[in-house]
Amino acid sequence: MVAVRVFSERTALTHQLGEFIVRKQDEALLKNPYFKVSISGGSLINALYDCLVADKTLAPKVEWTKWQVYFSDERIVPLTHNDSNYGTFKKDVLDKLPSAVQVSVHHMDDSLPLDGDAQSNNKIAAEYEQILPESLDLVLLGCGPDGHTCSLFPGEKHQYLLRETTKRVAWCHDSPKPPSDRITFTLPVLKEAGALCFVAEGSSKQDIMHDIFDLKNEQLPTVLINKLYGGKTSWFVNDEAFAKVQTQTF
Ligand SMILES: O=C1O[C@H](COP(=O)(O)O)[C@@H](O)[C@H](O)[C@H]1O
Repeated sequence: MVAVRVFSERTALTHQLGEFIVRKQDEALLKNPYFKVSISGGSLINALYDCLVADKTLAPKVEWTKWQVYFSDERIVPLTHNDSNYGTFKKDVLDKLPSAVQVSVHHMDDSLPLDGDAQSNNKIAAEYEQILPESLDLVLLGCGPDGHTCSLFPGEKHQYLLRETTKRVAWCHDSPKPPSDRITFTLPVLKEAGALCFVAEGSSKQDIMHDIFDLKNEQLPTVLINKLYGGKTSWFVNDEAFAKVQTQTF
C-alpha cells in the first residue's frame, strides 16, 4: 500500500517532506552512526533545499555530519557540468550550509574517462557500485513526465535496466532525456532500501500521475516500483500534479 500525500500549498509539502526525512534520519541513527540516503536530481533538489535548509523549524534537526549521501542516478558528465546531479545538489544545497558543516557525499568518479564508450561507462557504473553500502536507509526519488525515476526509463529500449538483477548500478545509454549517458540504481538497490520517497510537483506531471495511479501502466518504472515496494514507498505530490488522478485508493 503506497502512502500518497497530496498538498495544495508548497510550504506544507516541503515541510511534511522535511519532517519525513528527519524522521527517517532519526530512526536510522538509533541503529547506526550514519544516515545513508540517496538523492535524485531535477526538481527534487529544490524541494530538498526548501525543506532541509530554508525551513528554519527543520534545518536545526538535520544532522548533516551524520549523513552519508549517495546519488540515485547521475549523468556521465564532469561534476562541474550544469547537467551533473551532484553539481546541482552542491550548488543548491551543500553550498548553502554553514561552511563548518561537513557532509559525506559520495559522487561519481569523474576522473575516470568520460569519453562515452561502453567500456568507460560500464567502469564508471561498476566503480560507483563499489562505494554503495549494502542497504540505504532512504532513497529520495523524482518522477519524470514520462514516468522515469532514477535513470530507469520506460520503453523496450531501456527494459534491460529494469530486468537487471545483479548489477546494483548500471549504465543507462540513449537516455530520451539528455544527457544520453548516465549511471543509475537498479531495482536491487531499491529492494534493499529501508524506505523510498518520491516527490512530484507541477502541471507537467498531471498526465503521468494519472497513468501511474489510475491506469497503473506497468510499462512505467514508477508503477513497477509501487507494485514491488509499495509497503515502504511514499509519494509527496501537489494538487497541480494530481489534478487528473481519479483514484482515492493507492
Ligand atoms: O533526468 C532526471 O530526471 C528525473 C526527474 O526529474 P524532474 O525534474 O522531472 O523531477 C530525476 O529524478 C533524475 O535524478 C534525473 O537524472
